[in-house]
Amino acid sequence: MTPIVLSVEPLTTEAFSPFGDVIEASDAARHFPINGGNTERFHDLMTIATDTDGHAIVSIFRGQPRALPFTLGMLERHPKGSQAFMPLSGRAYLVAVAPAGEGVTVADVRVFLARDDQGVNYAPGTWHHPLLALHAVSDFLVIDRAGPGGNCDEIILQPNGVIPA
Ligand SMILES: NC(=O)N[C@@H](O)C(=O)O
Ligand code: NI
Repeated sequence: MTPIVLSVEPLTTEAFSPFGDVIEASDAARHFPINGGNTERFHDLMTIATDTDGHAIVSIFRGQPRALPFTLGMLERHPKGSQAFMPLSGRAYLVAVAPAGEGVTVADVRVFLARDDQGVNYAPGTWHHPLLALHAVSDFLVIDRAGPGGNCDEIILQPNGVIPA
């Protein structure tokens, strides 16, 4: 089957809202001075969700860069918890997502280009492709769920999607 060429959109809070949160120190976020004015707090930027048996953990993912054009052949989801990625290496990266639910196809996929100062937090069940680092090996702070039971469903995309160079 002929792969579908996917368009890449800039990441914004509004555009990403069906899939989760965008983590960025923007004027749109609630922010206020603390520490006697030395520091600005950008407050409560995302919702960390886990099921009652699980708990939130913090990890660092060191991603190898993906070559473009990139074939998007699968998606995954984490039904028991959210998953957040915050870039640590000062590089942009790609985020490929589709709405939670069943019967997802490549037609439901949206691809975003995230700036090096933007993180994303996938809501539980949001379909997404595993980390899509660009240009060089890149580190990301990751906040997600650990606990009993499986928490990663995968689907194959037929036809595939292609993220162009
Ligand atoms: N497997 C794993 O922890 N990583 C994926 O969930 C991912 O979204 O990169
Ligand atoms: Ni994931």
